[in-house]
Amino acid sequence: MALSRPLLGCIADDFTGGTDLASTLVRGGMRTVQTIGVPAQAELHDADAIVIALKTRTVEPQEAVRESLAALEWLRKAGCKQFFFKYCSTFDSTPKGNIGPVADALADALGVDLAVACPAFPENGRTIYRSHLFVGDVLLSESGMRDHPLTPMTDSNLVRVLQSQTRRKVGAVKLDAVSRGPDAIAAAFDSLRSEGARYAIVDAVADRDLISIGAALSDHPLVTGGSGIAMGLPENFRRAGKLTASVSAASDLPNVVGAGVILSGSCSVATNAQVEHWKRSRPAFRLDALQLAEGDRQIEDAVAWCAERLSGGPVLIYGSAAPDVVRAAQQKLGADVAGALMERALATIASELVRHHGVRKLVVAGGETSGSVVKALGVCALRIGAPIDPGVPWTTSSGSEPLALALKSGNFGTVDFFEKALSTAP
Ligand SMILES: Nc1ncnc2c1ncn2[C@@H]1O[C@H](COP(=O)(O)OP(=O)(O)OP(=O)(O)O)[C@@H](O)[C@H]1O
Ligand SMILES: O=C(O)[C@@H](O)C(=O)CO
Repeated sequence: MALSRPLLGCIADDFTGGTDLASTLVRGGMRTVQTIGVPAQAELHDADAIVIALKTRTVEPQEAVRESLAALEWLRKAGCKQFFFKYCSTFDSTPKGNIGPVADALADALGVDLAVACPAFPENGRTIYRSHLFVGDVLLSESGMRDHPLTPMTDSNLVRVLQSQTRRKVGAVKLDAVSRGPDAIAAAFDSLRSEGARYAIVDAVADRDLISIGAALSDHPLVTGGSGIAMGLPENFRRAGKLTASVSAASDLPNVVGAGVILSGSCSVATNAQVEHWKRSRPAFRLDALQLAEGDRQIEDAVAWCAERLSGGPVLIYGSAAPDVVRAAQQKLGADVAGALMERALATIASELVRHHGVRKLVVAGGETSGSVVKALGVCALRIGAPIDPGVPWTTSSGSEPLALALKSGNFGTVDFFEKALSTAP
């Protein structure tokens, strides 16, 4: 039987962002496969959407563009007709990019005149009003994101942030138009086009706004944003008679047997609270960036420590730390080196535990961290299951002996996320 062609081709700039988007699409009834990097083979088993997860959020802009264009090329060959560039709901980027440069390259390759840029995700507290991004009750620049180890966000005005990363004109669609529904939104896109704008930062404060924006995007070849803006897309395909799978069939996962660990490299406010919550009653091992700079001793100690305890239940290994601790390590080592040391340590520990100590279920906190861990485990593709919390589903790796993986975006999840994840593992 011939494979059905995928409808939506997505490129995510990090791995947790990929699973977040894939989870939204699965909830909308699209059978979704997430691949780790550009797949080696030309086709994948039946899927309505394919999410190619890259690790391009903080690499040099030219490298991010090169990898994103390679992913686009693969998705086009696979038959996708609409494309999605997924970045963080907190617009994580540096003054060099990579949101602007990657979006520019994708828009050029697809001949797109206007693309939306909308990271809103109200279910997780990210709302946009008058182009300003809020995280919960505060502006982005006043949230924990101002202290992010790699992409500190100090400006909440997304028109200004995106404009600093692109030569294309950035305009705005205000909530006034969004709340009037899809036709008013489409009309607002037309007026932006006539003013020469090539990007539209679109306000959204509730799911109903995202559904309306989604409906107005049915003929947009390129959509850019967080996973929230994908909420309205499955319905466009369904209305066109192209989507048939039931929502439940889209999220079935195989059973996985084995020990569980949590690896946390995120230093976000939410993850730090989740780590503290876990430590109150369960075993945890802290990694220190300064000690990791001295050699691999701490990695060996962590593996031995886990091996002794895994038969008693899941354990946590974490680099997650408060902003002052992270700053001290960064001042001594440089932010890139400190981050890379921690990522390498967590990735090495993960692969040792899987290879030699029976670990099959891994909860990983942090996008960059997840990228490093999943690459070290040699995972090529993920099936997406039901959400543990909004934006974080359980997944299983492809192949005959799947691993269960929950890749948690730094800021997502309730305070008891780690416990909840392991008690609902497939
Ligand atoms: N103690 C530490 N000192 C310095 N850097 C650290 C420390 N602990 C973790 N890091 C680094 O901080 C970075 C955190 O980024 P990561 O993307 O993993 O988390 P996040 O940004 O909170 O998650 P997300 O991208 O999903 O929002 C990683 O590069 C990690 O290695
Ligand atoms: O959009 C988000 O916040 C997440 O999916 C993410 O990208 C975190 O890395």
